[in-house]
Amino acid sequence: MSPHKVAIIGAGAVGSTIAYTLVLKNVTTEILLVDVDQAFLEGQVLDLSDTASVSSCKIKSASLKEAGQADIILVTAGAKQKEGESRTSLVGRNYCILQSVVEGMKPIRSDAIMLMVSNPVDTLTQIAQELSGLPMAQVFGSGTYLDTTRLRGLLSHILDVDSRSIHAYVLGEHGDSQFIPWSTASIAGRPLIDIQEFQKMDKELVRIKVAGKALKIIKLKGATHFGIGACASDLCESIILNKNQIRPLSVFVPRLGCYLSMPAKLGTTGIKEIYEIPLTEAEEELLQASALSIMSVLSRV
Ligand SMILES: NC(=O)C1=CN([C@@H]2O[C@H](COP(=O)(O)OP(=O)(O)OC[C@H]3O[C@@H](n4cnc5c(N)ncnc54)[C@H](O)[C@@H]3O)[C@@H](O)[C@H]2O)C=CC1
Ligand SMILES: CC(=O)C(=O)O
Repeated sequence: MSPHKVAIIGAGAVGSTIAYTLVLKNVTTEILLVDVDQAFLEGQVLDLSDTASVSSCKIKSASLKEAGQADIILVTAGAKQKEGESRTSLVGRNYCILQSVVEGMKPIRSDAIMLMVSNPVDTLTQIAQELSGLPMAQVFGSGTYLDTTRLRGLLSHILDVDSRSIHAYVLGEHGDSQFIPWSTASIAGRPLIDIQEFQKMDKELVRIKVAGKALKIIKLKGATHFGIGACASDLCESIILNKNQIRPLSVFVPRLGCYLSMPAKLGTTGIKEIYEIPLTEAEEELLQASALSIMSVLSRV
């Protein structure tokens, strides 16, 4: 394998789970972990280094400057939601953290790929792109990839089909204004709207369960981290192995003027193409409303 460095800023629940998943995948040669809490960081690095028996990936603590020279930079640093709190309420605190992280990494390698995870992810991705000066194709957020995984998992249970064989997306904001374009969902080329079990399904209940899953987990255990660990490490693998996978990611959509989730092709150079799904008029309205909601958060910072 050619040498590949992945830097993870923020070694908390999300950052360490992404690191652990990447170590087990064995797709990168080195992981650099960065955190403001040096003792905690040392503990996380020591603990993660005990995975050496199953992986040749080396794990080290690093400075922001070193992280700025990695092939892929993931940002997971920042405050997380408390029970009942929305992602957008984190924007002020996480904007300040992001600003210090990006400044600390400068000069950032001009071909680095920056993957944003901290919330509110759409707003912070736009800010990260502006602050870093990296091209838009190289800065994107995990967006509604996790929500889409949640949707497919729920549909798999209801329709009794493996979730990876269900083509359905959650689009828009990774937040309250996200929506499901049901008209585009399919299994083996058959639109879901033509399938009897789907017609009987309570679609509003599915939407509420998908959009509310993060807060349900936070209420029960304080944080979500396994799902995003799987999603973010899959995205790193797609970049490192130039897999050209299509994933719903927070990307800049010029006609909407902001970052939000759309299916996008991901490879070594970052976002290679955005695939705008053909939407019904009602779905297009939901997309526009989601863009407005993201832009109103952006205008608060
Ligand atoms: N996009 C998504 O799908 C998801 C996003 N998240 C978001 O990820 C973020 C992190 O969540 P957790 O890991 O659970 O929180 P956490 O509290 O466990 O970890 C955050 C870490 O960031 C570190 N940190 C704070 N300021 C820093 C700075 N200036 N430089 C470097 N490190 C710094 C803290 O010391 C801490 O270790 C939150 O914003 C959360 O909402 C969480 C799950 C899914
Ligand atoms: C916390 C968060 O954004 C999620 O689990 O979806």
